[in-house]
Amino acid sequence: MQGIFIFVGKKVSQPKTTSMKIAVVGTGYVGLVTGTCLAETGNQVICVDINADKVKMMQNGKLPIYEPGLDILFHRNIAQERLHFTTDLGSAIAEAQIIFLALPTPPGGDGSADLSYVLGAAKDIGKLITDYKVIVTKSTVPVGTADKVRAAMDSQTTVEFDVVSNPEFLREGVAVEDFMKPDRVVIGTQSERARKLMGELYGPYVRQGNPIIFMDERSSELTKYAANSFLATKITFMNEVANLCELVGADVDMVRKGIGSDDRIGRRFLFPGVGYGGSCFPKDVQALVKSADENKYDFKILNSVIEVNESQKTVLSGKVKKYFNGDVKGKKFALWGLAFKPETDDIREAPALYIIDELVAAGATITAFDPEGMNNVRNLIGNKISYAADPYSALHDADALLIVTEWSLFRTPDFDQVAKLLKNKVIFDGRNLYDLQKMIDCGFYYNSIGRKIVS
Ligand SMILES: NC(=O)c1ccc[n+]([C@@H]2O[C@H](COP(=O)([O-])OP(=O)(O)OC[C@H]3O[C@@H](n4cnc5c(N)ncnc54)[C@H](O)[C@@H]3O)[C@@H](O)[C@H]2O)c1
Ligand SMILES: O=c1ccn([C@@H]2O[C@H](COP(=O)(O)OP(=O)(O)O[C@H]3O[C@H](CO)[C@@H](O)[C@H](O)[C@H]3O)[C@@H](O)[C@H]2O)c(=O)[nH]1
Repeated sequence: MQGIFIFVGKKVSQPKTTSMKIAVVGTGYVGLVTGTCLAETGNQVICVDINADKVKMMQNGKLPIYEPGLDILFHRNIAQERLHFTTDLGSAIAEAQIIFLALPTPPGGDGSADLSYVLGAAKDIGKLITDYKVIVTKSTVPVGTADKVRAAMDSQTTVEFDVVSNPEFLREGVAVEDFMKPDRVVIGTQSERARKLMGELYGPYVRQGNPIIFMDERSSELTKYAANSFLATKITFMNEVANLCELVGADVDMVRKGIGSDDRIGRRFLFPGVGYGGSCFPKDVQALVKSADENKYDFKILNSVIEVNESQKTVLSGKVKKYFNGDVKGKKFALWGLAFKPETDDIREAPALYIIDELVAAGATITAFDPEGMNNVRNLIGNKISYAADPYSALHDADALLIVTEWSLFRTPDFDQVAKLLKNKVIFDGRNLYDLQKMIDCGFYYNSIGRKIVS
């Protein structure tokens, strides 16, 4: 049984009996959270990345990403000498019993998952191993990838190894909590030896009765895509309900509460908005459709989800253009929220980027504020927009305020201040943050998603 050693404060001597030696290849959002959280329960973890600047940063005790709660665990496990970073794959895996692949699987040109990072690393690892290892794909990979990883390694080595599928379900913004207390751990393997090691490793994370679900590799690989696609479908369904609400005079917040209270539907992931974004849903829905295509199956519902989500990304900019009679040339907009969701600096497939593109192309100027996402946006699009130091500075003389990400600090602004700073008391809210009556009382024109327009 794996020991749980959670240390706060100074270095203490550790029992050496049960901790495992782990290597994590790829230290992005998933790899770094995985490595840090595995160290937190007493394992010895080495994280390896090809990005030398990133590795240097982490060796110097700096986090390359913003993820709430990660810093405390990161610093504690470095201080306790359980968490290490390197660019050298060979030394990272030399003593590891389990090697996690947390590498990118971006969409290839045709939408299918690009497996070159995963299979390239598998080959490299195959060349380097000298004793039994468990290779775990943490990356989101299509059905059949475990076989491909096995073949890539087999082509390089005669040493014994097992390949396990162990998809990750963490959400950015709450990644540490999701890893430490997962709803479930899915492990795809048919090897008894690997199953035992993986069960021991995850023991400390499922002490509250949350299950480890063992299955074959293919079912495990598909579970990940099915989960993300189902959630993307749920959101998309609500976006369509919201669009219909606007046409028939219903209020989507009421409808959401009305249906969410049915346990069979559930309250979560029913919030309409500006379309789902992020590094996972868009690429994973697309990859599942592609996998289905390759197997001559037309996954109709997911094709519709993709289509609806594309148009949902233009809903807010469409409302803005309509309000200004189709002409936003020379208009100045304040934009609150750039990250694809709150509590992250991740801007991959962020709806804000689409809204910026649409409005800037139509001749508008934008001043944005986001608590964590501005550096990444600045690196991506530079001075295409201006950046404000705080939410209120973005408002100066703007023709309207657009809200795109539901950061907590946008939820209860000083509306007197907002009204004073804006040129027009006009708000377009892509996240339904405010009470309609409050907006009427404050004298705003307020246009949100799936609700009455008030003014
Ligand atoms: N981000 C999430 O919330 C999330 C959640 C669950 C699953 N996933 C999946 O996990 C995988 C990783 O996603 P991510 O968001 O962490 O990606 P990321 O882009 O944040 O990180 C990937 C890291 O891998 C490194 N890398 C690339 N090639 C390498 C190599 N050959 N050797 C060592 N390091 C290498 C990169 O430098 C980078 O640091 C993807 O398959 C993704 O779909 C992501
Ligand atoms: O009711 C909702 C919930 C979410 N979203 C949007 O959906 C996207 C994804 O949100 P979320 O799922 O919270 O964030 P991710 O960090 O992308 O996490 C998803 O993708 C990860 C990567 O695969 C999985 O591990 C997680 O389980 C899965 O929730 C974001 O654009 C959200 O704004 C909505 O529009 N309405």
